[in-house]
Amino acid sequence: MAAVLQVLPCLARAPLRPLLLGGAVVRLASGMALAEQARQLFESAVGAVLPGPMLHRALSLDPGGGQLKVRDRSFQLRQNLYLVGFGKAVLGMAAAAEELLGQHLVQGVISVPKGIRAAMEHAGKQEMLLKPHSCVQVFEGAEDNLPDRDALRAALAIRQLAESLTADDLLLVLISGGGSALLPAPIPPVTLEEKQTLTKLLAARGANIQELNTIRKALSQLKGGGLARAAYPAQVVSLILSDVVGDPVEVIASGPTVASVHNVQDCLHILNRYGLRAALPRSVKTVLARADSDPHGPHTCGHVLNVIIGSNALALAEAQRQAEALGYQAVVLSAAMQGDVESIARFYGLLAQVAGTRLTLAGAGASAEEGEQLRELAAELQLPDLQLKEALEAVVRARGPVCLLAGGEPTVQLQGSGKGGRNQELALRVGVELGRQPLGPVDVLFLSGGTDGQDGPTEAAGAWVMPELASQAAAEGLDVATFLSHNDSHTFFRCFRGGVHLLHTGLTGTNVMDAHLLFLRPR
Ligand SMILES: Nc1ncnc2c1ncn2[C@@H]1O[C@H](COP(=O)(O)OP(=O)(O)OP(=O)(O)O)[C@@H](O)[C@H]1O
Ligand SMILES: O=C(O)[C@H](O)CO
Repeated sequence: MAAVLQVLPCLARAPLRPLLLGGAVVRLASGMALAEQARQLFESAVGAVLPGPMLHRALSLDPGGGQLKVRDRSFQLRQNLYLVGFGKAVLGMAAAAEELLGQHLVQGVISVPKGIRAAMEHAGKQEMLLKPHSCVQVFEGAEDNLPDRDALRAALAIRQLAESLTADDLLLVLISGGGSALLPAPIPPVTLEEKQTLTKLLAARGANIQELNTIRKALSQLKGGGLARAAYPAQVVSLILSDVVGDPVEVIASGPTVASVHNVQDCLHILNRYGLRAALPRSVKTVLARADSDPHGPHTCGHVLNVIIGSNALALAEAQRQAEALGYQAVVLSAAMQGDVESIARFYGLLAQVAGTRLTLAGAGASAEEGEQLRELAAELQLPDLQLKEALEAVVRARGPVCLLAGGEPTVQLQGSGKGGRNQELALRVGVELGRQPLGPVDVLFLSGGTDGQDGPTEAAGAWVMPELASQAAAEGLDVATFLSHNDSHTFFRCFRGGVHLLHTGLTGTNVMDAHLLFLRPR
């Protein structure tokens, strides 16, 4: 989610209609274009990880209201329930928690992005807002996803609340992506500015989120289990919306309720790797030198229950169910798509070739060669959970429309000064790949969207493409390669066919990275 919070009207939800209208004959439901189905499946993925549905799945009150159930654990409620939260999706999560548990909540503090309340109000998303006289105090901060004074004030209020709790209390912690920047509490003598500079430098030099958050944890009072320690001896239940591939609780928002397993050596390795060790401020050196002899010792978190309540995999599973209801053979390929956007685009291009050929049983020879290239590229991308073989077997069985789903977060190495986001850039690149060779008698569509509804600093969530993209663009006088060389995918999609290929959802109030949908429909 970029800094500018803008909300566009949500797509009207048309009812999902099945493609299979009896027997083995597959045909399109009347008037429902492939693109519209793609949008609807994307929305169903997002719908599964919206705050309301997630909180309802994770929490329940017993009929008497005296016990809170979280998974298979029960907690006694007796005016002892407190709430804290930090992250881009936490306003809606807190609103859903208040709706469910309102009469039991004693006090709360949350740290959310600047402008989010106004944006949600403007969009008429009442369900994402706390009640007028809520006992949950809201701090807005971390402009541009960087820790700032406002976020620091929020972090201190959260720490104060946690430290005031007793063994009779229960602290509900709501966590989502962006939580690291919204919960800065540097260990003195490290200053907020020093932490901000170091974080920016690491990110700019290509540190991944695991590396970045290892450093953040080492320099923070609340990350890496610090919040759990502040709340001890209260019981702590953390409800976590994952924006990191693989859902590692110790990485998401820098794991404030998860004991950190990293030591100073890990930090020094990372700082060395990015050429930052020599130029470290004295304060950072002091804190790192002290860390291994921390009198508190490693944090233990036996009083904490950490629960992932929303993830990319959950969102994809819902879209898969909906695709099946529409008559598609649907397979989730991976919820861990990571790597350079160009390689991932080539992967989807090849996948469409191979799957298209198998689906229409045309040109088995060509398919073998491309199949080999596809496997090689998949191996290069090192996607841990990739279900490529299963997907291709399903395609052969399908003899009808196929939907391949994936999610994750590709990387864009910015070279130009254009306007775009990783989803629009991926879609544009896939459009080019799809047009490289004729795909046979099959309609193909690819959609990529950010589940938060905002792709980079643009007002779109993503875009969808078909194999005709490059030739149609050329006919309109648009040279795709030029737009790509400037990372100007958003400008391209705004011009191309009057902007109809852009995916607009408005801010969704959730964030489980991106969703990629590839549709193949034999003609
Ligand atoms: N012109 C551009 N073209 C392509 N990608 C871009 C462009 N400008 C920014 N990006 C990418 O957009 C991303 C930042 O956007 P965004 O805020 O949506 O992502 P994020 O920081 O990962 O947050 P979130 O997890 O909320 O999506 C970065 O990955 C950046 O590389
Ligand atoms: O806040 C953070 O650390 C990132 O969004 C990953 O969760």
